[in-house]
Amino acid sequence: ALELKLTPALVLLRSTLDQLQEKDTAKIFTLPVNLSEVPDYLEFISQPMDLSTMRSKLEGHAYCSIADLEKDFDLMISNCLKYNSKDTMFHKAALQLQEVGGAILRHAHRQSQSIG
Ligand SMILES: CCOC(=O)c1ccc2c(c1)NC(=O)[C@@H](C)N2
Repeated sequence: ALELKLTPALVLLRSTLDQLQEKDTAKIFTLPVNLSEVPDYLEFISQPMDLSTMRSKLEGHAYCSIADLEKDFDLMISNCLKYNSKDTMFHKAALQLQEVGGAILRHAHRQSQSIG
């Protein structure tokens, strides 16, 4: 039935997001960038993204596929690479998460193809 088919997809999306969150060991992607701490952030970044926002979107059924989740993950990473210069911890952490996150997403995408 449809509800049975939907559930594994949500389970896979949640476990993928959990795996991505686990790799954010510095916890710099956990919450939206604090605009009072970083007042010029929106002058450079038009669409902020973070893991808590992705979690809310996931539970709100905003993601229909791993590809949808990957789009927001890529946005979150590219925002960080754009705003923070190369010599910062933030920029370096984003490059690292981009690499390990890419492998997590590739594996999740393969799994989703076996759900059908
Ligand atoms: C309490 C001060 O926090 C920050 O300045 C800060 C905290 C977290 C951040 C960030 C800045 N910048 C970023 O690009 C994303 C990835 N994370």
